[in-house]
Amino acid sequence: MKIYHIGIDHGDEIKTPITACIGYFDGLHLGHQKLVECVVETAKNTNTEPSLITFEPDPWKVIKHMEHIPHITPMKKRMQIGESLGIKNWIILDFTKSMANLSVEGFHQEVLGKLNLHTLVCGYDFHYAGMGKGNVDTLKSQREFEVKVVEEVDSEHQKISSTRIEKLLEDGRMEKAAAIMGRAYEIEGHVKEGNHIGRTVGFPTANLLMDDHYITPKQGVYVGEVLCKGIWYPAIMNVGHNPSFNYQKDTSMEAHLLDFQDDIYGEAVVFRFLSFLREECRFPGKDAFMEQLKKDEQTARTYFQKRKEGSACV
Ligand SMILES: Cc1cc2nc3c(=O)[nH]c(=O)nc-3n(C[C@H](O)[C@H](O)[C@H](O)COP(=O)(O)O)c2cc1C
Ligand SMILES: Nc1ncnc2c1ncn2[C@@H]1O[C@H](COP(=O)(O)OP(=O)(O)OP(=O)(O)O)[C@@H](O)[C@H]1O
Repeated sequence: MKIYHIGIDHGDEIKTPITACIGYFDGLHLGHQKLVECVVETAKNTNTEPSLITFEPDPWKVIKHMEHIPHITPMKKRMQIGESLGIKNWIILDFTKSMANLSVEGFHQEVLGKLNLHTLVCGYDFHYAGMGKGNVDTLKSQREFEVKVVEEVDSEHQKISSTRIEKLLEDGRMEKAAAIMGRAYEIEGHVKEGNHIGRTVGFPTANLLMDDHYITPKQGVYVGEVLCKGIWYPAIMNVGHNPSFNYQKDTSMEAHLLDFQDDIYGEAVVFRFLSFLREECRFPGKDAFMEQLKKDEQTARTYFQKRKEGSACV
């Protein structure tokens, strides 16, 4: 996949005509995937290159001066998913105040006009240009390129959106989030040193140092999987502050990998959150904590057994 950076007064040249969808695409969920499908099909029929146009930094950073905005999928991950869906050109618009304030005509000329667009694919509610004045109608009124509009993709009579998925993750509803994203929620990072308390109670844990700013799932304990050195291991994971005997001011994420003994400090890992098990609680001592973790482990084993058998999960 080729990556292009284009701004108002600079940018790579796109030599071959493209069919592209446009948006931020956090999560690249089933709604977004419908746009990508339309791009791939249209590109095939028009002999153009299937492309995706997005923005960096996150427009909220520029418009609302927000720092460290958490996302469902960082740009790198979005690119990998986009490529797997058939996108050949990933076009990053360098989003600045000037770009944010362009008039509709200005956005057509200064931005879209530079992209060698044959067809632009957008969702029914796409907005652009200063004050969000540009929409599907203003796009259709120009004559430089074709426009295709994708109708609302919903689930349970509600639009599938990045905002909805964020809320589901923050409520611990991982199965529902996965159903409308098209994949389970994952966070990438590296294993950092913890306080080595876990191993003293028979539950060594891999403490996650996130590689990026991700949406923090609801605090509590989860059944999940951890990717390490190319293998997915079943795991039980905790998101919280470890109030019992190892209090952490910032939210910590750690995983106990089942049937796994290796030292993995410093390793690149992916935490995959499958199902919320219970709230994080304060235990009176290590024995009570151990008892609960044994139960969590058993619940997780049952979950994976049922999954293997193809029956409903916990
Ligand atoms: C599956 C799992 C569940 C956990 N549940 C709790 C909990 O309910 N309450 C709590 O205070 N800490 C909980 N923890 C965090 C432990 O307190 C923490 O793993 C322990 O202090 C070891 O930390 P260390 O790896 O930094 O040494 C849990 C950890 C795991 C892996
Ligand atoms: N459920 C959906 N059905 C059809 N089009 C969608 C859907 N969700 C997003 N789109 C379209 O995908 C493009 C990218 O959308 P955007 O990145 O704003 O995602 P979003 O999920 O709507 O995000 P947010 O929740 O932040 O509004 C836009 O053209 C938008 O109209």
